[in-house]
Amino acid sequence: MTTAVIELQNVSKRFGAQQALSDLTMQVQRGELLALLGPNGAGKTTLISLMLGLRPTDTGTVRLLGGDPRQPATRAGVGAMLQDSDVPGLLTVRETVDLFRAMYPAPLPTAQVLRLAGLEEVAGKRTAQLSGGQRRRLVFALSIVGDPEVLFLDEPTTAMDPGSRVAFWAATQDMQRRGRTILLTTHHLEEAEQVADRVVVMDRGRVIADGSKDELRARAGTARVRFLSSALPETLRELAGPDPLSQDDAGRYTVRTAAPEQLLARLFAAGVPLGELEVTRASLEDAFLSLTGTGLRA
Ligand SMILES: Nc1ncnc2c1ncn2[C@@H]1O[C@H](COP(=O)(O)OP(=O)(O)OP(=O)(O)O)[C@@H](O)[C@H]1O
Repeated sequence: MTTAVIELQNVSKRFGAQQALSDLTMQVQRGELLALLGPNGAGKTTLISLMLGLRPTDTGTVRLLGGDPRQPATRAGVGAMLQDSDVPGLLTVRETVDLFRAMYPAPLPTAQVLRLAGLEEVAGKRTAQLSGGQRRRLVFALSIVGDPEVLFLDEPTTAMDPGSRVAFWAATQDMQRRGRTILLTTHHLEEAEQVADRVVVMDRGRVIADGSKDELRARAGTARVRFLSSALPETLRELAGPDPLSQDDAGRYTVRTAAPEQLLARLFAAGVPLGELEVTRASLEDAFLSLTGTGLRA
């Protein structure tokens, strides 16, 4: 049986004239790793702040671990790595971790936290001397130190180099394997694609898609066929049938299609000259673009 660890019922939030969230209802089940995606201003950070009880809702209810997110008893089971989280500079990494451990009833061992966050080599350094990426890893360490039931990660890998990202996602998946629930936002769709079980796409304060990665990809067509061709655009359009055909500035054609084999068979049968042929599975980015009509990094 699944259990909801986060439940939102008809939640709305407005900042002045700006409707940040509109009548949002959703649940997150225990053990899920859910990626929350959406263009800038979609309402992701506002949603997380309501889930954490950092702001009140205007209307609607939020329940976290079955309770009120503002209650201390609920907060003990929650870890969060927010966009603007930072640490004081005077203590060493290890001292900072130990300080935070003291606040939780059943913290993870210091050595495990340092290892999971990839901070063993800098454990003796003052935090003011850390690089931007190392500081982000320390913020992650502090978010998991209490061994939380639910972990919120708001754009966690910002400022991390590629090696740190890989290690970071391995640590996150380690948490999930131990039954923890993780909700993350990221602007790196390929990361969401690698780690998330479920993807929720938001736009203008609403949920516009919610499902597994495969379900979302299916909404973008299942494949992208790219090629160069000297054939007339009209001929290509006819052969593509109902599937959308576009051409980029370099003259390369792209067809998004659920049936790439049939498309290629038609192109070959028609004797159309093809160059630099490439067939790729639709990505989460394709799904995102077709859902929101905008790029995440726009
Ligand atoms: N404290 C605030 N005061 C006024 N408006 C706000 C405040 N916080 C958020 N907003 C507005 O609410 C909307 C949602 O913002 P939010 O930060 O939740 O989006 P987001 O999806 O997290 O965006 P990003 O990807 O840029 O982090 C935006 O229009 C934003 O301008």
